[in-house]
Amino acid sequence: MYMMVSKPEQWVKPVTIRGANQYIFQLEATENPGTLIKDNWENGMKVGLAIKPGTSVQYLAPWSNQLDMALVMTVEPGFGGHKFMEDRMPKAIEVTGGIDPDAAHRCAEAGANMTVSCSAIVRRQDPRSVTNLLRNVCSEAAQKHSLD
Ligand SMILES: O=C(CO)[C@H](O)[C@H](O)COP(=O)(O)O
Repeated sequence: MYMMVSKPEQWVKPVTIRGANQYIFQLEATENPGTLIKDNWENGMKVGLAIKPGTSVQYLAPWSNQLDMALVMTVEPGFGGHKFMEDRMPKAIEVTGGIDPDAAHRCAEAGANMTVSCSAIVRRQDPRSVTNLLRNVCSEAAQKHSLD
């Protein structure tokens, strides 16, 4: 689960009960990331920290040895469907925001190893085929990246 919400503390239990096995929350949305990371561990979840486009990756450093994932937003927070911000690419690890198959390909080639897509899937007539396409372009780019 990528929780682009305020007060991420209040959703750990509800999503655990519903079967989530990972919890990614916004660093900017909590005053106490360490407590929230621990809370997720205690609920058996993998933990990810997400940052807005303008937040330096240095802010992830204090938590890096406690994280399973780090996510860089490639849109400003808000609603889905915004344009992918290519200039965030140098930060790419895990990305979200405007990730269609073309953006996914570019992110994977830049070294991202996980992507989160919403609009590219739910706004299509055939979500299954675009999901498969996203999987294929990511795995091809990741394979190429690992051979370089
Ligand atoms: O959290 C968000 C914006 O705050 C987006 O909903 C999330 O990044 C998915 O974006 P998209 O619809 O572009 O795939």
